[in-house]
Amino acid sequence: MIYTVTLNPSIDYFVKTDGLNEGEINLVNEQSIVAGGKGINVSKVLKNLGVESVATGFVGGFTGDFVESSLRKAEIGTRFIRVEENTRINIKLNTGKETEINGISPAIPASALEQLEEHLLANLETSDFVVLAGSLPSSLPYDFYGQLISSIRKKGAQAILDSKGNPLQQALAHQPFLIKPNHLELGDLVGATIQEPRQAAAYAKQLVNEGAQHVLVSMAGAGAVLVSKELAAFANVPAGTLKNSVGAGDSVVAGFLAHYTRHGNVLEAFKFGVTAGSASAFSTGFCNAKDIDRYLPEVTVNLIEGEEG
Ligand SMILES: Nc1ncnc2c1ncn2[C@@H]1O[C@H](COP(=O)(O)OP(=O)(O)OP(=O)(O)O)[C@@H](O)[C@H]1O
Ligand SMILES: O=P(O)(O)OC[C@@]1(O)O[C@H](CO)[C@@H](O)[C@@H]1O
Repeated sequence: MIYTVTLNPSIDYFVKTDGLNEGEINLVNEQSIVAGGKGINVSKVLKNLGVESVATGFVGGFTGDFVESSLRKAEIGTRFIRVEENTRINIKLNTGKETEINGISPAIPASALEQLEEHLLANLETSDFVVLAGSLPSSLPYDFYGQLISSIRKKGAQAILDSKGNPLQQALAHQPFLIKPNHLELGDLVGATIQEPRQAAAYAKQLVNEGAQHVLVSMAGAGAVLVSKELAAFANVPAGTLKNSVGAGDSVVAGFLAHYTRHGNVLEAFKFGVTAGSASAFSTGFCNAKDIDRYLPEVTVNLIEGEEG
């Protein structure tokens, strides 16, 4: 089974306006209100690709009710822990440029943390993958992802982490199966400005040396890099018009995992993941299998170092 853990979910309020005039009334042309958060998005894309998952994390208040019920409506398995304060609301404003205003996370009591760990670990099997994705609610210790990954690995299961900064740095030593920073997040971590794929590969190698099994660095329209102990590879992205980048990174993770759990080949999963990211970036919602099939022939993976196999 695949479990996705979203410690800090959201309602994403997508709005489209002709522009933004500060200090004035701005009218919305288009809007949509959806359950969000990185792990939840991974579950949604997995569902689109015919792969079952169980979404877990913390939800609270009327906003949390909405998140849980919309996942149920989408027939995605849920096992959320309830907290008292409201799940946050994140505004995704598209004026031609994309602007995000992310809300304040609810407080997470220690009892809820324990409950989450218990529920997650109780039924974990060695063939399971756990996707840990997104920010930590501000009341959680920064090493919480590291702690969770350590417990997941003790159960013999694999963890995938999409996070940044200290929580990511701290988690590396626990040997996550895959991490997916974008080039800016990788740059922050290693204290460098990353402009091109070979540079990204060199810095990603440092994270492999620190414990990550595979590092997938997405570079938006400039392609992506995958680095493991034995190899480094580059994938280009297909041509298309960017419609909405929110959740494109989550689609990369979902695409990678959907392919890897079916076929077990890291480089092919890399190619499929990057294509899924672009297919989502080129649509207003998330990609499905047909979208990916359409763009897959445009994506090529080339080794920068090492041998396939
Ligand atoms: N301009 C683009 N053209 C083609 N593909 C793109 C473009 N922008 C993003 N993508 C796709 O989306 C993936 C993720 O984008 P990015 O590197 O910005 O990661 P991210 O910052 O994690 O994404 P997100 O915007 O979801 O937070 C890329 O690997 C690529 O597949
Ligand atoms: O604040 P975080 O947890 O880092 O990111 C949250 C978020 O921006 O990420 C998703 C897109 O990747 C959105 O659904 C959600 O609003």
